Amino acid sequence: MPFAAEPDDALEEGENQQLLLATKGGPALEGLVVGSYCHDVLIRGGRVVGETLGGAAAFVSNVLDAASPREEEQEVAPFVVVSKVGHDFAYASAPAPARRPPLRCASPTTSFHAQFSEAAASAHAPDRELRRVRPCDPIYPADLPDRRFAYGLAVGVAGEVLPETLERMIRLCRAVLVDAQALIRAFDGDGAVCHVSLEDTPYARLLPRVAFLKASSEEAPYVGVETARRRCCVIVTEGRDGCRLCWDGGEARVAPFPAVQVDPTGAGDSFLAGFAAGLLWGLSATDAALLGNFFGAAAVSQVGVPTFHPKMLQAVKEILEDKTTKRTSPCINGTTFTLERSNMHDELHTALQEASRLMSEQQQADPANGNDGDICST
Ligand SMILES: Nc1ncnc2c1ncn2[C@@H]1O[C@H](COP(=O)(O)OP(=O)(O)O)[C@@H](O)[C@H]1O
Ligand SMILES: O=P([O-])([O-])O[C@@H]1[C@@H](O)[C@H](O)[C@@H](O)[C@H](O)[C@@H]1O
Repeated sequence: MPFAAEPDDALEEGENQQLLLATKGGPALEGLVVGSYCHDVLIRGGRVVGETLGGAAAFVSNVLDAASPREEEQEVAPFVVVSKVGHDFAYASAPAPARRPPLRCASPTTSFHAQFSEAAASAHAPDRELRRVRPCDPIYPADLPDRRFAYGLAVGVAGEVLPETLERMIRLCRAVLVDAQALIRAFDGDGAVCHVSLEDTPYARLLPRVAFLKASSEEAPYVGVETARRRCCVIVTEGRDGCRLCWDGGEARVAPFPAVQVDPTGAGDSFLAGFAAGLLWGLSATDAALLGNFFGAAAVSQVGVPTFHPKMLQAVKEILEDKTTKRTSPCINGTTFTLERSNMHDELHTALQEASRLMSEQQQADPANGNDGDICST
């Protein structure tokens, strides 16, 4: 069972039964995603080349809906999104916000300008410069539903997940996964995204109560991986090179999936959601990171929030149904997870590679999803 009650927040026996995580055939359990939808404007060579729905919550919802285990009769995956937008929000009818509508507030929707470089990006170098041109209101603890959740994802993009909001999530959720971009982003006078050291933020003291912290290789130096891995499991994503997991006493590298990158936006978000879905299926963290890499690769293959072909999703579901088994787990931060790769890790990678081939075929058959919209190359 991957998730168990936190020792400082123990539940009554009956409640514990209800909160046991669904692996195969178990009761579906609810997740809590906290972070705002936003407007993304993609710019290349001084020209606007795309305007899309953004915000980690949009990419995360898309992948959780596609890949979480759920009962046949459930139309959507069991999770709620707490997000804030203004009355100018342009994507209320897009699938993610339509399914899980954001809270409305008086300030405008968060908006980012992503400036893509003319030079080809290397695997680890930043391929875009982000500027927050408008911030929406923060998400306060009182905005969160007052009930227990099996898991939580803290996925702010513009500083909207306040330290007290993350603390409330930790109290409500049996395991919390955090994207470092929610914690260490700062914005200069012009709105340009820069980073502060995690250790210097009020979030640092919460790390021992977080299960997984995901950072991109650009963010990793600000997270301080060697310190953070003693408090929780840290996952560093490395673009087309895949990712590595570091925990107290071990580490693992997880191979990527091939992709033709047309827009890097949302790769990290989609990774984190794929990883969370993998844990929900009962995979070890290192095996779940394969599902993270799979959905990260899927995200870069399309502009904006990607559409997944039903055949590809069916193939992924069959693979997961075939490969997942319940196993006993070691304890991390009072929440139990298996971290190491299992002996079917390579088989799972090979099987998912087959599914990723289906994804490339889909793109070739539907050029609207493919290189026609490429904003990465001239
Ligand atoms: N060009 C690519 N080819 C294949 N997979 C990719 C590519 N870019 C990103 N990914 C996948 O998405 C994950 C997150 O991407 P990364 O660029 O590291 O994060 P971020 O979007 O936060 O900068 C990577 O770990 C990898 O699995
Ligand atoms: O690309 P990624 O790092 O996974 O996540 C992105 C954020 O960094 C960005 O601020 C936001 O505007 C995008 O919509 C997306 O959420």
